[in-house]
Amino acid sequence: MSDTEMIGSGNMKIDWVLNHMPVLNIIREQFEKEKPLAGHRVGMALHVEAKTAALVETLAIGGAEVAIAGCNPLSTQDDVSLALHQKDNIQCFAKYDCCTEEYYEAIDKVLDFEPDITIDDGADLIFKLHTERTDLLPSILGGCEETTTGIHRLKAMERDGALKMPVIAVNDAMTKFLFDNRYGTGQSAWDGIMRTTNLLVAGKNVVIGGYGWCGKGAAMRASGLGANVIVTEIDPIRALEARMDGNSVMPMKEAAKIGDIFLTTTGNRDILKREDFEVIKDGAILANAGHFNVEINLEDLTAMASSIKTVRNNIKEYKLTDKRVYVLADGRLVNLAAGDGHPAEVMDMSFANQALCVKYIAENKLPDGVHTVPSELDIGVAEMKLMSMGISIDKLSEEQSAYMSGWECGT
Ligand SMILES: NC(=O)c1ccc[n+]([C@@H]2O[C@H](COP(=O)([O-])OP(=O)(O)OC[C@H]3O[C@@H](n4cnc5c(N)ncnc54)[C@H](O)[C@@H]3O)[C@@H](O)[C@H]2O)c1
Ligand SMILES: N[C@@H](CCSC[C@H]1O[C@@H](n2cnc3c(=O)[nH]cnc32)[C@H](O)[C@@H]1O)C(=O)O
Repeated sequence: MSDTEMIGSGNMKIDWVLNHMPVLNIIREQFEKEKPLAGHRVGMALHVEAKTAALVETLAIGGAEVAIAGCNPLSTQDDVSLALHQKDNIQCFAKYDCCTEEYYEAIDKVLDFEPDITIDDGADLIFKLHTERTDLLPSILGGCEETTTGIHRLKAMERDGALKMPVIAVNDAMTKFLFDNRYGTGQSAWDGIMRTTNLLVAGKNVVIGGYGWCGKGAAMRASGLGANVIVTEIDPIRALEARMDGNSVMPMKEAAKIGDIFLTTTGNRDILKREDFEVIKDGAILANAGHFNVEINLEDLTAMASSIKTVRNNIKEYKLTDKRVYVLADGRLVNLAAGDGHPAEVMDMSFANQALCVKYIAENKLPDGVHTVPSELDIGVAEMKLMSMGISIDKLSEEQSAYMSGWECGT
């Protein structure tokens, strides 16, 4: 494709999702009128695809200058990246299939742009700011973090007294994790697995590693597709929940013997490792929807393999002594590296929170540390979403309000 065709293709993708992101559109209209980000420079590291482009445009419409890098070496869509880079007040440095060096070069370019507000997905920008680029910290007003793992990293920095800027934990907004992590991952991880393998899910033993918000969504949709779902957990409460939702629960070393498709969603490392590969069935398919590329231990698998070859786009075959094991998208997020990411209607809420939190940082001086999304913003996003869906709900009457806040009434 020529550059002109790439830009055309990227812009078509952006227009399509924008038509399905009503809450972000309401915010765009407000930003257009009020220009709340005038004079601000927003530096971002997110998955560069169409819904993210819609967020970037919203921030630019709000008056900001924006520079963006990717947050995963395999999730950038180059046509969208190029289309974004052509737009006023936007620079995009993301590239698909970049090596680690190129990945961090792009992050550095975003920091060279000297942002005063950051948006991260996994905290790579903030990590760099606190290690090699500390000279930039004094001019940072604050940042936003998109995902669970990023928040774990930031809270660990806060515990160690290392976090030197305020960050809003956007992931922890209810209008984010209850929908994005659960319904978004539930749908898009299976979309990625199915379009990549072109295989049937019905009748298979599907093993879901972790029963957090992503795991619940992934298990729910696997069950709907007709799979026999097995969950592995380390948390007794979540294991119980998984069982009572109708799944089997067992340790991975047992699940490894019977699973046909494995999907990790823990945010932890080594969920599938040597001892599991030793007992895993011939033909097993391994995918990750958690984070980075450490949930499936590829070093173990590589060491055990007599050959490794690509057998279809985004599928690598590892030949072990007595079997073949298939890894999707190099163990990186299967929904983004082998698919188009979450549905637009879900990212609508996640990115509405991002846009509103960037505005909040621009308008409020926050102390260093990890902050929750102000509940009025979170509830506001839910109200706008319901309105856009044509759904109205009941209101408490005065009597109900008084009853709910009183203690005098008994049996
Ligand atoms: N693919 C995507 O688009 C997408 C979307 C949202 C979040 N994420 C990422 O997915 C990961 C999970 O996010 P979440 O919001 O579901 O987190 P969560 O904290 O709600 O759930 C993680 C679960 O994994 C379990 N777990 C941890 N170590 C385990 C182990 N060794 N074996 C089995 N279970 C284990 C935890 O007990 C927990 O229940 C994070 O890395 C997050 O950043 C990815
Ligand atoms: N950057 C790390 C961390 C996990 S990304 C997980 C985040 O991706 C976000 N996400 C999922 N789908 C999309 C999408 O289509 N566009 C942009 N972000 C997305 C989602 O909000 C979630 O919190 C990595 O790549 O491994």
